[in-house]
Amino acid sequence: MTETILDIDAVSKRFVKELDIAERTARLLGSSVKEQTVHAVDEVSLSVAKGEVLGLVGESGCGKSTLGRMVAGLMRPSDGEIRFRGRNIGTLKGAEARDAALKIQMVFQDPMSSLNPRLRVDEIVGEAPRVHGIVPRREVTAYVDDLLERVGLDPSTRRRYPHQFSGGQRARIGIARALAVKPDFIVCDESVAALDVSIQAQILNLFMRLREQFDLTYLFISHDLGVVEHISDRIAVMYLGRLVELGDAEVVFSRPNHPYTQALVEEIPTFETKKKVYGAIKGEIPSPLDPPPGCHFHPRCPHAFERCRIERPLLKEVAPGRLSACHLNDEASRRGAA
Ligand SMILES: Nc1ncnc2c1ncn2[C@@H]1O[C@H](COP(=O)(O)OP(=O)(O)OP(=O)(O)O)[C@@H](O)[C@H]1O
Repeated sequence: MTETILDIDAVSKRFVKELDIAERTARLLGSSVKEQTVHAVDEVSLSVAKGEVLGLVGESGCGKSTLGRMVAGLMRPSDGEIRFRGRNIGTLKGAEARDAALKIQMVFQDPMSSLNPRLRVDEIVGEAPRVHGIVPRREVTAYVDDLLERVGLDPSTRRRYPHQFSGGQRARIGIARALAVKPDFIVCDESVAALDVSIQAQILNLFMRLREQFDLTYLFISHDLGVVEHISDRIAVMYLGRLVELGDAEVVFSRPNHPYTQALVEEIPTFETKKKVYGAIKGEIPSPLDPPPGCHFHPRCPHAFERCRIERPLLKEVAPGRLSACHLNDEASRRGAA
């Protein structure tokens, strides 16, 4: 039996869009200006098993980061709950809330902006374990050196500042900082997006090695399918705030069910045989302020029919462990049964 470590249960996040200058002026002049709401995440449910790598993909603005931030406790859901080891992280208090916050860490895209430029590496990595009493004070230096080594940095660099490192090395510092509080779960939000392809591969290998060494579970967020394809056990696909497909990575890539996933994983033929290149999907992403009714993907879907324009498709099991939110599956099973 695989143990579930994280449950995302019917989680939504809505943001009220800030008014632009014209709207603020109109309001000051007495006109009524309607507040607009962005449904950044719309009733998403999924579970993550201990030790797995769940890749979360989708085009820009589909709500990946918002979901990741809620999982890491940096933002509260508008509705629904997130349970870590069975406990709703939104209702924990005191030491329990602190422990959950430490056990779920986030590694961000841009290490330069997420690392304090005025702190030395030993301070960046050693601060949280010292403050939270994770290691005794006198052992912090040795603890930091060990972590630096584990992420592939020479401990002799401990007194340097972030700007004295390359992009790849800074990514390693960000990873060491996350590891320093002994997390069980790491949300990687576009953690390798800012790096060159060869460095990306090194950092992805490092993530996989660390998973073994520290018994970690990852939610790996990326808009780049090439990045998640090889490291993920399962893939979750989001479109305009909704989860549209979930399944084993290999199956999702080789036999995508949802027309959105099919468009997403379509490869562009290249002369370079080894490298896969994924293309952009045709048609514009609709505004999240005014998403299309029914299936959000219907205006871009080559198979859309009447029902898709009216009714939201629910995420249903289409094969064991395989979920998809597409009315075509109902049509297919209806035809199969007839
Ligand atoms: N603090 C906020 N206030 C208002 N709207 C927000 C806020 N944060 C995110 N959004 C909106 O919510 C939607 C989802 O954003 P999010 O950053 O989660 O998407 P994403 O899939 O991670 O995209 P990207 O890869 O471009 O960051 C977008 O329309 C975004 O503009």
